[in-house]
Amino acid sequence: MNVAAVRPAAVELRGVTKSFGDVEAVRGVDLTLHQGEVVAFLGPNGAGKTTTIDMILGLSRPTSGSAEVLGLRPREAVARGLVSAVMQTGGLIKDLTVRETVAYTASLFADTKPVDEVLADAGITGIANRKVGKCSGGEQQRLRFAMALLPDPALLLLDEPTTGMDVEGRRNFWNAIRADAERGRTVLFATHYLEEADQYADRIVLISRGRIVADGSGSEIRALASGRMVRASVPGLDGTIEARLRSLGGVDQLDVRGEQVVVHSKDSDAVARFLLTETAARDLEITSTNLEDAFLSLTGDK
Ligand SMILES: Nc1ncnc2c1ncn2[C@@H]1O[C@H](COP(=O)(O)OP(=O)(O)OP(=O)(O)O)[C@@H](O)[C@H]1O
Repeated sequence: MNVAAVRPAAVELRGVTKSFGDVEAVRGVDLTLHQGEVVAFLGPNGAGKTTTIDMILGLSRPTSGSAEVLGLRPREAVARGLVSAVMQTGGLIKDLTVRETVAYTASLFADTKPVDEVLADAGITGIANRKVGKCSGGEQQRLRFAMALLPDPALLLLDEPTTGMDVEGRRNFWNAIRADAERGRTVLFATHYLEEADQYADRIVLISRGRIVADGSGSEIRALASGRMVRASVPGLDGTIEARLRSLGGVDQLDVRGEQVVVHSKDSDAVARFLLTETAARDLEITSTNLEDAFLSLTGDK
């Protein structure tokens, strides 16, 4: 039996849009997250990540379309302690210790996991007696993570949780999140960083200008934008040469400026062979696309 078929999706967005006046922040997002997935919501500034996460958290409502969390309306899922969030900033009292902060938060809920257990799960038992004001940015984020674990949520949302952390802070933070997710929690995190998404998520949902432009594993996303750029000067470049370049197998993008041509192709050899043998091309250069290029070409910023 297919287990996914009988359990409600952790998140189900159907045709979701969200406008603020004439700004269309989210433009028709369909997204299903299955229980137990660790998913990165990757996109440049202003892509619509926070707006979407706010709707999953029930903090705002879609202008059109529907959002469900574990088969419930988002607010109901949050009220039942099924969802919690680690936000980027806000709300910590510097003079309390780490343990006092978690214990205080726990006292606000009717029923929570034991304080020591969430401290251990967030990897901050060793700093439990440290004042919050003395904790690094990374330690403070792990503290927020511990607080979010108190209701033992099925779904954890993180909005750019590692902004401003150094490399080691990031690594410790993600190790704690990954170790916890191994036990079956669904995690959705927003990030600007392709490397972070690639390293820590099972699945990457790439959003740009309010639309999902790619969805898959890190290697699938890279493959979508894989290939090489071939640049050359082509004296006598005309419509016929352009049309022949476009018709070569593997060519997915062609930019022409005067005599300069830049071709993006999965088969750069075929492009180079054609240019060098059938046109007057010179100064030919072949470069490979890296992760950053892949991201930029998929989000349309390049
Ligand atoms: N309350 C609001 N009123 C007006 N416009 C808004 C509001 N909230 C978001 N927007 C706009 O909606 C678009 C998407 O913003 P959003 O914060 O969701 O993007 P993001 O992907 O989270 O970006 P970032 O990575 O910079 O946080 C942006 O153009 C933003 O300016």
